[in-house]
Amino acid sequence: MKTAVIGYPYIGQNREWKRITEAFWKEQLSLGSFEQEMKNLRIAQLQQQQDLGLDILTVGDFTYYDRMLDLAFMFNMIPSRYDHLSLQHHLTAYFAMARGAENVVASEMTKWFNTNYHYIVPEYEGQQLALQHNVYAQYIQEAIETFGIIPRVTIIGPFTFYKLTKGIGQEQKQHYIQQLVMVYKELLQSLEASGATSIQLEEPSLTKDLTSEEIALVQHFYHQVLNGLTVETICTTYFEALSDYETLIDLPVDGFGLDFVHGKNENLAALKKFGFPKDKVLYAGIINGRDIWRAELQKQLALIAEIRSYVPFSPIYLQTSCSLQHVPVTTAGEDGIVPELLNALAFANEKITELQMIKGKILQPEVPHIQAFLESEKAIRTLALHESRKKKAVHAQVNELTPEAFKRTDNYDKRSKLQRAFLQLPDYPTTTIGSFPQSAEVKKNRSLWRKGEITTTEYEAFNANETARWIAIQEQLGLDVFVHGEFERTDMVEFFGEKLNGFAFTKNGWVVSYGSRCVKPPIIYGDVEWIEPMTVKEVSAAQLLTEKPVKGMLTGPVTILNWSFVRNDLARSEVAYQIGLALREEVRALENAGINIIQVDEPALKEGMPIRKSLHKAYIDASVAAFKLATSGVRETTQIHTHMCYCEFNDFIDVIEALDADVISIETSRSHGELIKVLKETPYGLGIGLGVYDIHSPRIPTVEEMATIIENSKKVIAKEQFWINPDCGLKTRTEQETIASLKNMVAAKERLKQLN
Ligand code: MET
Ligand SMILES: [Zn+2]
Repeated sequence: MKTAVIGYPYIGQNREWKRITEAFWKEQLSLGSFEQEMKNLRIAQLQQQQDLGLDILTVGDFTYYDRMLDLAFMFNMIPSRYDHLSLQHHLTAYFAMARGAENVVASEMTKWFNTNYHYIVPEYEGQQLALQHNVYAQYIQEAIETFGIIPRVTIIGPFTFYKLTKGIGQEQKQHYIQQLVMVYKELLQSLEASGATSIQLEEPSLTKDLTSEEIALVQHFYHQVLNGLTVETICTTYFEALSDYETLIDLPVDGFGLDFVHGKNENLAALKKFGFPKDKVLYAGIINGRDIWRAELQKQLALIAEIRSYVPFSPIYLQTSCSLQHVPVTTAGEDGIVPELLNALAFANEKITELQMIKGKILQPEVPHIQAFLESEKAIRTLALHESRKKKAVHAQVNELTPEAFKRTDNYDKRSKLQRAFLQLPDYPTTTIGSFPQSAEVKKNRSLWRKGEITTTEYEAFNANETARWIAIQEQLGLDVFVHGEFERTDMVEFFGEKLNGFAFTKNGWVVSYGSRCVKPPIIYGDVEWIEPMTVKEVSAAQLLTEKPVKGMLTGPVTILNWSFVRNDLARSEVAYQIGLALREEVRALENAGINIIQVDEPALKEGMPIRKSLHKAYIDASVAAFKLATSGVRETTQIHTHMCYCEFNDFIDVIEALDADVISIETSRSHGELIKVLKETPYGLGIGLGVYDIHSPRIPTVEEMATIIENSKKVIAKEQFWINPDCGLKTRTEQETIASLKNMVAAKERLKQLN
């Protein structure tokens, strides 16, 4: 029995990776020093894993930006818009693909399955693929030199790479597949030549619902690519159970990795029914790579015993359910957290220790490791019994929910008429999404306050002044519904988490979100409870300054849930209800303070969608219910808005409709044509605000382009439903860009009015 991780967090405990990368980008670090420091980091990370006792060391989990990009780049799958960079150092083109460069836009980035990590989407333009700049050979060499052992190499497998590539035309498909077979083969052969003895091919796409054509393609890839290799190969799946187990388990590999955390029941059922090939090693993912909680070791031992009973003949190795890049490095040093919680946490290093403990216990049951096992159990029990989880009132409220709590008293048709009369909104109202620029001054004010250099009164006075300034700007621009600007917030979830019961925050619990951007998700460990108004002061102060309605601005329950680490002793839906109930209090407080439009943002609703279609309904039902719980306790004249960014509308319109929000604002500036098509086929029944320009770019959109978008959209959206707004919050833009863009937006609307 051996232990392994699928991958280890490369960013480092103190985000060293980020510091090195950004210094290099800013040209504060020479290429030589950059490469040397990155090498030191790689070796330190392997050393750490070895010190923790891990049997198998894995390389290839490290990257300079993103592992999908690494492969695309190594396969020379470089879009032609970067051609002019080909004479420069190869890293210049690599980072241009990642981040864009002067006059060339970056590659598209999108969510890695149902995680918060974003990968770079490979683009196929019919390029001739060929292996270049193979980084893995160096990684293998380094490990051999430093540790005297040959590491396992992990790379993303051909089927997943293929599935995530964009731009493959029907006529190019066969050619692309052929080329991928060729470069993968070349890569694996070169790894073999560099001394590799074991290669893991990560295939999360094999956990999706697969068609028979796709299954045939998987088989084609594996038979072709692995043909003639002698190196050991492992096909590792994660995030869900392997689809079509009966067929795919026979792929010509030497080992198979299955997720016994997220796909546990289905994988177990498949093992039981079909057995496991005698000639393969089973890599059992038994330690959760996505959460931050200590594992219940006895339960995991029982799980392994069950797996063993279905797999009597093959070796079983233990590993994490997926890469540990989704969790922070270590709980060491987190002294700001209540001890009952801290003791129950396991980040990457602690998870590796758990693997070792489990293996130790299996190999030597008579040396029972009593102490460590007992300590672990005690820590879990102590948190389970902690007062933060025993808020009777919260549990009673959730248990006693009746269907009425989830719906508004009138339907949309009726209440929208009441709202129109009450709010006296014009046709095609204009608004923004919530935040205004977080200028250097806004940030400085916050940092002075955090350092204790200014008082809370001074801090708040500055923000209030900023709000007042922006209220005046909004008046001048002639917008119809105002916002206060969110100057008191840096993060949409942290802001609320800090004011609600049940949340904890780490000092160093960073995980990579994309490129060098890391996030520090809050931990929801106790019952979530509203304590006092969180947003009323700022929003009602803004409302006092204007006759126009000011929107209250909240982050929705599903987004708070999806952007946090969540306790595992309650169903997620129950935690979502707790958050929904807490927000319901806040909505009520805003309403009582005279705020008549309240926006509850749900940008993360779509990304939490489970991988398997069979699980979609339960997720959607619970998400919609939590949102409605938060928003349906209002008077009929109070207008509820919601907001989502980059949501592919196509297969999601029903879900959005089910939220029953009076108005949704949604990104359309980049996928505009598509939205029109969808709305033509499936008309949308409620209010909808079109994102008429892309806030992610510093470019000022012209009146003409926005007028065109509005004109086209008018064909599929009734004027009573039609709102006009940018596609997301404006916090990353400058004041000048913001004012110029909004001025044009209002002008585009005026033009439209004249035409009618
Ligand atoms: N209200 C938020 C803002 O304007 C919504 C952001 S969605 C990622 O910044
Ligand atoms: Zn947004």
